[in-house]
Amino acid sequence: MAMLELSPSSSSHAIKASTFHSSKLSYVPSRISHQRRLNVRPPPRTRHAKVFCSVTSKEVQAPVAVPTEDPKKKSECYGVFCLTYDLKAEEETSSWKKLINVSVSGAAGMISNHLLFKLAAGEVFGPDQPIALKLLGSERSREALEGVAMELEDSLYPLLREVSIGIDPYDVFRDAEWALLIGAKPRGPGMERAALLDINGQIFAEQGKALNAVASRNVKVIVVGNPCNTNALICLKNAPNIPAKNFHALTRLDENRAKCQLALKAGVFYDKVSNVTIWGNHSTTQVPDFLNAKINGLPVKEVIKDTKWLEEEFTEKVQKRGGALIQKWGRSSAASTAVSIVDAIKSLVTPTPEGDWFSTGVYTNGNPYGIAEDIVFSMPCRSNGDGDYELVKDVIFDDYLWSRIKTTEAELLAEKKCVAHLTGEGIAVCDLPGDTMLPGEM
Ligand SMILES: NC(=O)C1=CN([C@@H]2O[C@H](COP(=O)(O)OP(=O)(O)OC[C@H]3O[C@@H](n4cnc5c(N)ncnc54)[C@H](OP(=O)(O)O)[C@@H]3O)[C@@H](O)[C@H]2O)C=CC1
Ligand SMILES: O=C([O-])CC(=O)C(=O)O
Repeated sequence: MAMLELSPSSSSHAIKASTFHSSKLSYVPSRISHQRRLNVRPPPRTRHAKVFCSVTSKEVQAPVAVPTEDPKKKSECYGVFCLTYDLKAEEETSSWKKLINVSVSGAAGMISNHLLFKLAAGEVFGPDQPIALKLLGSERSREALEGVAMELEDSLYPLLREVSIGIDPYDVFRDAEWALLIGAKPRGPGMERAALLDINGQIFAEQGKALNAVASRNVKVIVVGNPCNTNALICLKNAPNIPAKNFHALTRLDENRAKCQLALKAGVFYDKVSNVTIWGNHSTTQVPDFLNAKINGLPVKEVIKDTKWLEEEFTEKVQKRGGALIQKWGRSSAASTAVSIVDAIKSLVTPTPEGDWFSTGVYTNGNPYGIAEDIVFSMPCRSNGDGDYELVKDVIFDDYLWSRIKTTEAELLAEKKCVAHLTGEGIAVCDLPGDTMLPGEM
């Protein structure tokens, strides 16, 4: 796989070409300095794009044959992203940060089709942050992944310095600083939730192992593929060398949906709604918290006095918003999910506004609320913008809120028992309390 590493610390702002492999050849590490795009020919746009590199003959040893495992499984740079650049020649890049590696699974799916272009445009990590996108697919999606990479090429994003595609997570997750785990099998008609937990759980167990083996030790992982809380739990249990705190299940879409409904009811624009927590599971048992939420800085209950609406209509609307959308649109939320992934990442890489917080599904060990330990549960968090977060302590509970939290907690504890075989905790026993639904199911 071709690796381009920006080295802003060096005086030349040159790019290093590190060891890389095509399916047959291996080049030793070499340094490129003060070159424009020289000696480069775009590789053919085939499944096994060959790697070309703008280095002089002095800097490259003769290619040596290296044994490869399964060349089909190797991720490879794609098209124009196999070229090398001289950043010194591009003055505007001189203040750029060091390149970061972002791995995305389910990269040929609907959500990714929105998300990848936001990442590449700098909407997520900022206009001075070059990125490498590493796209994970499967045999099913090989051709489609190439199509995605072609669209990324044609978009001419200056910050997008590298795109590689592959089907082996051990390859695609190498050195990942962010892993956005979107790919998962959708629940089909007549499929039991327990079966979905098992099928998708296997995917997340394997991906957890791969992250453990090859990702950055401080990788931040956002699990989107459903059932995302329990998938995130499986993933972190299979990655013991990565802090459990670094794993998130995406509940930001639910938070955004709740803000929209509160704004509509109060007749304000949604930027006036803050402090909204989604507690628990990304399922129809989730709890959108209107007790701690604020509108124009006032408690929601002082602005919306219709408690029945809050407890019944509002809560159910947020819980089932995904299903309502599927009925209209014929498929599950993709664009708004991508937006919420952007929001979730930005909440971790920018300081949280004073007094506010955001929701994310995180590991419960050490939580100050009394929620059961050892599950992934959506809770209110703040960040100082370094990628880490802390749980918010000053929240209040009443009987209504706490009883709802216990229901979603019970569901997650039951889901955990269903996947014991995937978390290293023995034999799975699956007895779910009712067959609760994903937000997208009716
Ligand atoms: N947490 C949240 O807020 C939300 C979560 N979701 C969830 O996100 C996930 C992705 O949604 P979306 O992008 O719309 O879905 P798509 O169906 O468009 O894409 C899903 C991708 O999952 C991959 N996949 C992995 N394993 C399987 C399998 N066994 N069978 C079929 N496909 C598989 C496929 O990629 P490949 O062929 O490359 O493996 C496919 O491209 C779903 O699980 C969905 O429920 C959706 C909305 C909100
Ligand atoms: O159920 C689904 O696949 C879609 C989903 O999570 C949502 O819309 O919140």
